[in-house]
Amino acid sequence: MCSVLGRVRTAQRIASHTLRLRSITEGSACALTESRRFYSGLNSFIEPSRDSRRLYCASMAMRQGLLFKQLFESESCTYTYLLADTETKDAVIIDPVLEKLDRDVKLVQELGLNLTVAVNTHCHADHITSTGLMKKRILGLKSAISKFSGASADIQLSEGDKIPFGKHYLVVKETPGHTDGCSTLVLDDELMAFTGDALLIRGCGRTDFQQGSSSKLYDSIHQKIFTLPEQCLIYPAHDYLGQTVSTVGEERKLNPRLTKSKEEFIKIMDNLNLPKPKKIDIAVPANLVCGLHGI
Ligand SMILES: N[C@@H](CCC(=O)N[C@@H](CSS)C(=O)NCC(=O)O)C(=O)O
Repeated sequence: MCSVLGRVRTAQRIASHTLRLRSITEGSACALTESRRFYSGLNSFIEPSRDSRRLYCASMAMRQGLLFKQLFESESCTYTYLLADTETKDAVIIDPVLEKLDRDVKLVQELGLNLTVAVNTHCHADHITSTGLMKKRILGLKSAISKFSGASADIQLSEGDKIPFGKHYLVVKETPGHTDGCSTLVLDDELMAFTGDALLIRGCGRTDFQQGSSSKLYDSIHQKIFTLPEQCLIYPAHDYLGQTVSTVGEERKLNPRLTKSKEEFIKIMDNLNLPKPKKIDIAVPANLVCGLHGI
């Protein structure tokens, strides 16, 4: 594996691993929460949550030096994730949405974070990414996306690449099927996975456009995501029902599409008959150039 920024602090990571493993596992009760309110995590909730389990999870992560925020954009039902090292303040953002650029930049500034990488899990078809404009607002920020996405970005990601932030890092797993350039980003200790549109909670990404292949998606999920530890938290790029988080164990047991044989899965995907995303004709060309096209 190679580090895309080349500055992972291995010794610190190993020292913190055991504690983090325990705390996030204990906190995995948060996987049961279901709420339309977005989760801002840690000690500040932009919309107050009554669910103390979620606060507990985030507090545990923070105690172990990981700041984690799950943010929501309600038009496209997209989750954006902000992760940071609480000591060094180095941070990464995953799948930021154009309409929420001000919110995300403000949050990064309020928290005093050094945001180094804005990564898209794939070339989205339903909304425009903010990475291009975010780079203009945050000095030194680099954009990243899979080299198979066909999109331009500062960092072209491949299987096994590491995206470091302080003593933490995300590992890139190529999970094609929804598109050819879909990545799942796995936290160094394999206790959080950001699955983009590959694996959704009790669902998965559609496979009927943008090089979609249900056969590839089935293999990606079974080989790259379902092989992660059972307690690994699953954070998707979208949810349309108000669900916020799941686990590998839950999805392996309960996902109505992925618990089927490959043949049955392909049939299900062939018969979804979903309407085309409303913004597909503007989103795809824009996202090929970090969202800057036509702005
Ligand atoms: N109605 C939305 C688009 C909804 C949609 O198609 N979602 C995609 C992910 S974004 S390309 C998907 O894969 N859905 C899978 C599913 O089973 O729902 C819009 O118009 O934007």
